[in-house]
Amino acid sequence: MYQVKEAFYTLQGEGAQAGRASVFCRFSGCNLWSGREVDRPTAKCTFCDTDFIGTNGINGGKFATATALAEHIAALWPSQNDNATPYVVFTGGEPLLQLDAALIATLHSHGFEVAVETNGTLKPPPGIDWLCVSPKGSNPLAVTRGDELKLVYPQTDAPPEQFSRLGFRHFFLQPMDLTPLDQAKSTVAEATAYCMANPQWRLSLQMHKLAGFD
Ligand SMILES: C[S@@+](CC[C@H](N)C(=O)[O-])C[C@H]1O[C@@H](n2cnc3c(N)ncnc32)[C@H](O)[C@@H]1O
Ligand SMILES: Nc1nc2[nH]cc(C(=O)O)c2c(=O)[nH]1
Ligand code: SF4
Ligand SMILES: [Mg+2]
Repeated sequence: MYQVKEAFYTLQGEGAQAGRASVFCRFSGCNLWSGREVDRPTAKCTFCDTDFIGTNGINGGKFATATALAEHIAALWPSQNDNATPYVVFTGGEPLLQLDAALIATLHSHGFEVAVETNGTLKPPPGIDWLCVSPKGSNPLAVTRGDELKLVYPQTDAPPEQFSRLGFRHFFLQPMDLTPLDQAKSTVAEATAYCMANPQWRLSLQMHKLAGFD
């Protein structure tokens, strides 16, 4: 049984695939936070910008089989009138609590490329085409290689230097959006300064928030 908070068609807003048409499938639940505001201060991840509780979002629900969820996702891709490869991004919450090899294989059989946004604390199933790891504080990484490492910045207990030698093809700093924390501070300026001083790192702005497309 897969529990999905919401699923929608949009553009990837972050990282090296920013601007690419994508079906987002947001799984319910996370291993680093309950998702309840009362638990935020004591959570293992305290700055989350996402509601991932329950299955009540747009196109959310419970899916008994990989086939049922894959068909639900495939129906959100626009009817094929160009040469683009269909693309699904599994996120959450923490998608590696639920994503398995069977669901990935079924999406491949529907012609999809499969991307994942993970906090990196859980081992991924085989078959993922694009793996984005976003470390959270001092929570130990179970994944030290992949396509992109996208670090929310700044985090006092997760400085970029700690990750710069890992086996990723792309390294991004994403300014921490402080809206969920009711704070105002220019994390964009801080991330920009770090990328200029350390050119291995590129800036990832959350395009969907700037452009307002989800
Ligand atoms: C909501 S998380 C879900 C996937 C997974 N649990 C993770 O943390 O990577 C999706 C992406 O949003 C990023 N993110 C979460 N809260 C953020 C914030 N306040 N500012 C900027 N990025 C944030 C995460 O680091 C991750 O790259
Ligand atoms: N457009 C858009 N791009 C995204 N990239 C990563 C997101 C996420 O929440 O995982 C996200 C999201 O929520 N929306
Ligand atoms: S690990 Fe990801 S989903 Fe979980 S609380 Fe942190 S940012 Fe949110
Ligand atoms: Mg998001």
